[in-house]
Amino acid sequence: TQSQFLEAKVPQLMSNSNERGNQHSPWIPDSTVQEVCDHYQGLADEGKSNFMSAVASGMGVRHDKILTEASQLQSQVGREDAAILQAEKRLRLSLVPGYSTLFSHISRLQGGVKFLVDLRADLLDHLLSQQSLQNEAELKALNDTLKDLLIGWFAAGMLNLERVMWSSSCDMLEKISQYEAVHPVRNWTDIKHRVGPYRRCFVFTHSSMPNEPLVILHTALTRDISASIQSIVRKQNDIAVGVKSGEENPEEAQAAIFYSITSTQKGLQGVELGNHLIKSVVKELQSEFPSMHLFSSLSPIPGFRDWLISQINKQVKDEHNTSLFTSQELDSFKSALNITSPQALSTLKKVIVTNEWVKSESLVKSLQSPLMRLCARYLYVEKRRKMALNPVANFHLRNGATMWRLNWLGDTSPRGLAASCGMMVNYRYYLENTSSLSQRYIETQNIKASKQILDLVGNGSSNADM
Ligand SMILES: CC(C)(COP(=O)(O)OP(=O)(O)O)[C@@H](O)C(=O)NCCC(N)=O
Repeated sequence: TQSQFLEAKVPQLMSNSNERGNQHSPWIPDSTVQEVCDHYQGLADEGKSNFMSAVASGMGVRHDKILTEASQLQSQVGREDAAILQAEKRLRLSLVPGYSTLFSHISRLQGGVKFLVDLRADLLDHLLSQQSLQNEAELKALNDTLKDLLIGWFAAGMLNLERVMWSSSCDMLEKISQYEAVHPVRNWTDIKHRVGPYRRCFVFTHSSMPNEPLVILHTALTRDISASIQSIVRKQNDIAVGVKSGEENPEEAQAAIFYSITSTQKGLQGVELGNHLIKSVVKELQSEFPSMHLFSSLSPIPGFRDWLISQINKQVKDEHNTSLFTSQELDSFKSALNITSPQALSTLKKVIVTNEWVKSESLVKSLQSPLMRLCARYLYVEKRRKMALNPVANFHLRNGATMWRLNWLGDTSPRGLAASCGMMVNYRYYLENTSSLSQRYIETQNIKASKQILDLVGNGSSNADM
């Protein structure tokens, strides 16, 4: 079994072996460490899960040893500093699990850090997949240790900021296209446009994973803050067409619009690479365009349409509940839908699910106000464990952005209609406020929103300054 393999290979790391003295980092030959990695990579999924459980349970901290060291420390109270510091050090060492030592050894192998990134991706899948894991607490402790090590190895200072251009390697351009998770790249023309004039594509790479874009940020340079993604990813940017290939007029680059960000390594979830990348790109653009002063995302709103449908389903049973739509709105739907029957809501649901509504001008008109109101509520009011329910909102708010403008028909592609009835939102980065807003959101879940958003939500209280 996996435990027997580990007992045989690295007994000095196993918590039940008396070989696990209190020497901090027992010496393990690289060849043995490599054997452990090769063994793991040769396993099928089931074997990998068993291996991770064996590591989590067999290489964890020794609880009895921790208690012993803790009582030892207790008995030093009142003694001189040296004795207390020594006892504290022994306690600290007893809190280091064997697998932490194993991971440090693996990280020093060629390709070792990449191995650990992939191992964590497997571990996260394992934690997500099976509900009742008998040693779930130990697996979570293993994940925490691995995540903390990765956060150290992928700290902002260890990352390389690279700009991807048409002249970059085909390999990198191909990876950028394949990893794109927000607005799919259809062909080489698409990707050429996204790295062409008035566009910036930046990635972070890391020496342990050469030529691998860890996180990708696509930015459009525009005169003011964009409300529509079609103007960015579809038709040629009219300014770009006007200039000779490759030239840009800095006067036209007053705003940086982040319209797609993708983290490519599942094993680096929680390392917040996207947040670091946005900050680095802002600095990079400010030095390239000193007059640039507008920084904002143009973000999708995944999940809004599904949420709206679920709200309608709840209401269909109770026709007179006007918490969702006012009676005037329902009347205008009926005339736009050309129906008189009371099933306005179920008919409305159908045209929303099929995206049919966007073809009817009168429906588009009658839906704009209620859908914008409900979408603002979805973004600003709906929570999951106290944080914003929408993951993209949560990401930008954690970075310290302001929920700034909801855009009607910001993305009229099938994807945009299916995700959020075509709406998009700008999360605006007021550079002087981001760190304080980030801290406030993380500590108090307070969302900084503009007057437009607050008026749509109907709070009335509005930050008139924005
Ligand atoms: C939004 C992203 C980039 C945030 O990543 P990151 O900043 O590294 O945060 P985290 O994954 O460390 O919590 C990431 O969650 C992602 O790639 N999401 C899927 C694509 C998207 N933009 O929604």
